[in-house]
Amino acid sequence: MTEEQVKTKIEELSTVLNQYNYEYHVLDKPSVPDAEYDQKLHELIKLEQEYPHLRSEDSPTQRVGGEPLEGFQKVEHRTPMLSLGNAFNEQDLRDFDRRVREGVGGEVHYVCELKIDGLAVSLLYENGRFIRGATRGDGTIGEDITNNLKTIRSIPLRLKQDATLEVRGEAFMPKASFNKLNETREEEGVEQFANPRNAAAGSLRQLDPKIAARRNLDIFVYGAGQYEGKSVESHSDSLHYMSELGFRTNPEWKRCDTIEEVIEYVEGWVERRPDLNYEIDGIVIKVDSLDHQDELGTTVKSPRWAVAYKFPAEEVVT
Ligand SMILES: NC(=O)c1cnc(N)c2cc(Br)sc12
Repeated sequence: MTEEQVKTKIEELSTVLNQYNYEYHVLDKPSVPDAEYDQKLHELIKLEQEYPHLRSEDSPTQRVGGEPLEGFQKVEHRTPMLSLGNAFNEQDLRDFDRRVREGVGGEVHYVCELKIDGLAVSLLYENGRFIRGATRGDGTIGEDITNNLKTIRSIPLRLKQDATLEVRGEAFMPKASFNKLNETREEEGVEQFANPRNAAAGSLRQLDPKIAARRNLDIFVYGAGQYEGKSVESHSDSLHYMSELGFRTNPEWKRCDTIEEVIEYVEGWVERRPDLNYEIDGIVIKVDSLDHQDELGTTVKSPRWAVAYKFPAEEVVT
């Protein structure tokens, strides 16, 4: 093959492998047997070994790349990662709703989402390629954990469109992975993690990506800090758009026309919480219209257009 033909073959294999990865890890619906994925990945690894100058940073072969780091670089988020004000009961939710309707001078619609109990991260893409991932840190300055985030299979290395945007999400460890990890740690006489959030945070703060790669982490993407060239009117539109780009968004979100519907959604999930295979610590309620969000703005640390309803801490069954 000429070098041009090799380049084309590498592009074709990368595109197919990214699609297989998306079907398996984002849609949970693989269209080919694992052996087909492994065969194509092996073919790509061989080609990149033979033509190392044709291997790209975001190749599917680079999921678990990089040597252990000495430490994490600091990175500044393009837009601050805000924290959320809390609501603890129905009256708090009704107070939030009243403040919001007074603020916009009329009726509003909400979007309710499960509040994933993990580690908030920010993912930066340029022209559809995953460039950098960082922890929330203090909301303005986080730590560069790109190599560890690349090991999370549901994080696309290439988007389905050449979009330039920064998205936010919650990296987490599924309950089953957490239980299995702690069993192994107990057998090895190593201190166990207290909960899946600590396990996820501890895994993403490993300096060696090979350790993070073994921890079976996952992510739900829930917000876009900045996207260029796409007109999005509402938070629900942005969830659809992020899903179109190839991100894993949480399927349980719901658009609610009134605070009554929000309260009903919250009460429903208090019951259904144990059925999930990941931990949540509440429900996030956001005003859906982005114009309304802009009108309401933010306080120093949190948006006026969103609130986190916090579940009471689960009794620890010993
Ligand atoms: N869906 C969401 O907006 C969401 C889900 N899970 C979380 N832990 C958080 C945290 C912030 Br801040 S927003 C958010």
